[in-house]
Amino acid sequence: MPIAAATIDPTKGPKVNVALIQIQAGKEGGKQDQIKRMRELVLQAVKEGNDKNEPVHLIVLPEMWNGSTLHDELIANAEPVPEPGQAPSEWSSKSETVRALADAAIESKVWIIGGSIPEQGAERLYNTATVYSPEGALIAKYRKTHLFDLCLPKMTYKESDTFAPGDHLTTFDTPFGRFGLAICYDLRFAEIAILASRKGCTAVFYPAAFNTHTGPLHWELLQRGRALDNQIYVATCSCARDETAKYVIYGHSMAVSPMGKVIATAETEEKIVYATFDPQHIADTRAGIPLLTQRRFDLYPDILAVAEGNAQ
Ligand SMILES: NC(=O)CCC(=O)C(=O)O
Repeated sequence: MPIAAATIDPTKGPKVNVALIQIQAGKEGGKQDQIKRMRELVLQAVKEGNDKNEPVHLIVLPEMWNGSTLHDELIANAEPVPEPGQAPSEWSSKSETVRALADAAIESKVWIIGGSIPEQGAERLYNTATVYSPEGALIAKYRKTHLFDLCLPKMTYKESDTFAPGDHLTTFDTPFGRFGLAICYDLRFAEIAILASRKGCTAVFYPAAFNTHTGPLHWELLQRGRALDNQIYVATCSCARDETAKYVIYGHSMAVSPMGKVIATAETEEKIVYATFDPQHIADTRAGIPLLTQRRFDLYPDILAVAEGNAQ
């Protein structure tokens, strides 16, 4: 069945300046130091944007930035994550990272995608990303839906030993457009970006912590593919690399244009990456290469039915 046409138009509206904060995670000071450093980097991004006369509208943090990716530390760092719309006065006193992100949004007067943190759910833990308005309201929450269970000759990782998967996808609306939100390994599942683009998103953001085995071949390729196929912006925000860690994170936070061009990127060290999303560029890309209107939904059967052997 065709996906409903977008009600929000990503080819119109203001340009959006984003800052991707490639923070170093997993340091000895633990969660408290990470929260402190997060605030410093958020304020630095806002200041640098203002100094360049390109005020930052939206700041992004990486996956699991408030501690390390070690199983025991993920469990120790887990905290309750409130539901969007819940008043801050009702948030648990244990939700310290959530509260710090909301405070950082208020102090810096920008939108913040708070990367992901370990969420203590009612029965299980989740890998959960959150979004805050400049007023500190929790606008959206996304629990990673595809868990990173990889078994390669040189590396194995089983995220499902720690977390349960989420059960729905997330987009959120701002005064400067609609955006998709997913986490790291989710980037490998093209459907998320396809749906986000059909729902009128300007970009999909992926807080991430990719690994150094698959990163060199897949990281940039996946992002450019997602952007090019859907003629949207794609941005990833990774933690910085620590070569001494048990799980070495790839780094290379990146923003990619609707034409599939890398418009901004980092290397492996702690860094803030700046990029501007221009609705006119989405419009020009779609006018020149009319993928969205040429799509032949009449030829694409129900994928689930095919996978289950019930259609050709
Ligand atoms: N944290 C993750 O989901 C890592 C994904 C990854 O490294 C991959 O190769 O996929």
